[in-house]
Amino acid sequence: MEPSPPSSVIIIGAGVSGLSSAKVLAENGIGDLLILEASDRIGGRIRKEKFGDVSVELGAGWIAGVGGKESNPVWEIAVKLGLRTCFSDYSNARYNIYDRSGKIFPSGIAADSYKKAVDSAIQKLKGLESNCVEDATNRIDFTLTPKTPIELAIDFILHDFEMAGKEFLVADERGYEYLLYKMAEEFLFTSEGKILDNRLKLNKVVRELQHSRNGVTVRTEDGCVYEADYVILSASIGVLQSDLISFRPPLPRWKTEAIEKCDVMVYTKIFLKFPYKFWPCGPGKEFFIYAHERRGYYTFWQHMENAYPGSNILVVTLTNDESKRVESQSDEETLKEAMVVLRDMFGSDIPDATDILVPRWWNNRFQRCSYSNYPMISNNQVINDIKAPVGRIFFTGEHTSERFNGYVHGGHLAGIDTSKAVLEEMRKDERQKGKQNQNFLLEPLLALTLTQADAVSGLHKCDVPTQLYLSGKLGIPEAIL
Ligand SMILES: Cc1cc2nc3c(=O)[nH]c(=O)nc-3n(C[C@H](O)[C@H](O)[C@H](O)COP(=O)(O)OP(=O)(O)OC[C@H]3O[C@@H](n4cnc5c(N)ncnc54)[C@H](O)[C@@H]3O)c2cc1C
Repeated sequence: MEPSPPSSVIIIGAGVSGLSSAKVLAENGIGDLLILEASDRIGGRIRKEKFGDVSVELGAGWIAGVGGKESNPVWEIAVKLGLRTCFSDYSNARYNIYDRSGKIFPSGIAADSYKKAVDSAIQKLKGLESNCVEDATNRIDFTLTPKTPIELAIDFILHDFEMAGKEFLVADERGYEYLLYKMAEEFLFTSEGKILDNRLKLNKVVRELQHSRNGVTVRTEDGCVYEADYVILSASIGVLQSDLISFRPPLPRWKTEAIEKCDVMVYTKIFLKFPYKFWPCGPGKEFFIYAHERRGYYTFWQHMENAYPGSNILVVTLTNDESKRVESQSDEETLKEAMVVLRDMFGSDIPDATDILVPRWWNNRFQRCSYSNYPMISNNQVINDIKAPVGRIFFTGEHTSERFNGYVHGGHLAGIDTSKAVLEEMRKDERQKGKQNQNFLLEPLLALTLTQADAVSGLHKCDVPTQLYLSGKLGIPEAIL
């Protein structure tokens, strides 16, 4: 297949990090960029879908870390665009813990279990901080290890959920992804809400990156070949750990080792639609917990009445092994399991769900995870290595954000940082080329006025650095030297 004209930069992936990278490049005059996206849409892990009569967020749902010391740029964009959001108050969830017979645990027991889980987490952290496994093990007070269903449930909430600062749930029919369309609109040609710019190519699955000191050749699954001076790769850490993209020459060992060291988190929100609501609503009731002897078994629930009143939708969140298990079975089986759990909590006469939606992030070969999960106390070297460019290939995405990995704003900020680094490299290239061109311009002038032998001696007189001859950059035949 005919190669396309070369681009200055190819961005692989049109999620938040890829699009924010592309936007910064475009704002800095890089017009000949190209975005290659494997799926048939932009947004990546920000994705809405119609369920019942409303839009639900299969991927990122919350704008996190709002109201902290630093402002969250994604929150600022959301406010500017008038995205509808609801504050999520998780603080009461621990007082809505149901046992398998539908009784709510008394608040005293819940508070004790919560305190125990927090103490255990602090103890683990101290052990890790001391950076000594033996010491960490010696310090562990095994009476704090979660054992009972309520302890397991609280341990799950504390460890498998990242709740950072104030969180606002996006509850807007246009979806969280509306932010990305608006971002794209600022630098890509759009009409009637559709992106029509041929610098964005959808359904282009990148399978190979061949790189050298002069540039990168990108090959896609459909046999297309694209050339660029630089590549920004925004595929998730799960994709980097898979064999979807191969590198020629292969990535160095320090890079592949760092990629392998990063844990991936699978996080699955299962949506269930009911003919009417049978769960308590009102202040402090949005989140509720199911305590089961199997950790993480349909533990964390949310009703969507605050986001979409009258929608009659419940959401239950599963993670890691439970997510993978549910992804591999039919939705009917999952629905049956969820109904048993709900009947445990609310009695046998509740109605069956009329619809279910189970996203499959783990089995999506363009994701292979929900987000990166660095250990709480982690050596910055791993993240620095994951982020570091290899030749002309630059890495971006939420997993390259030192401070906000796992979050949409982490992806957004990472995209900006990466494109700034690429722009810096391009400037260096330009300066280098500028020097070469100056020397090149001298050549015809000299040819007109001097013989070649004179030219050499003349150049020596002009004091052109000798290494330029030696590298052949003046175009003077080596024989003369
Ligand atoms: C279920 C779930 C819940 C979440 N909840 C929240 C939340 O509440 N708040 C929050 O802030 N964050 C949340 N996150 C995390 C957030 O969604 C991500 O951090 C962020 O969207 C990642 O953006 P990104 O650009 O780094 O990656 P992505 O969005 O994954 O973008 C990468 C793009 O690259 C494409 N791609 C991959 N491989 C190739 C290839 N070979 N060729 C071409 N293209 C390729 C992919 O299709 C994708 O579009 C959640 C994520 C999930 C999945």
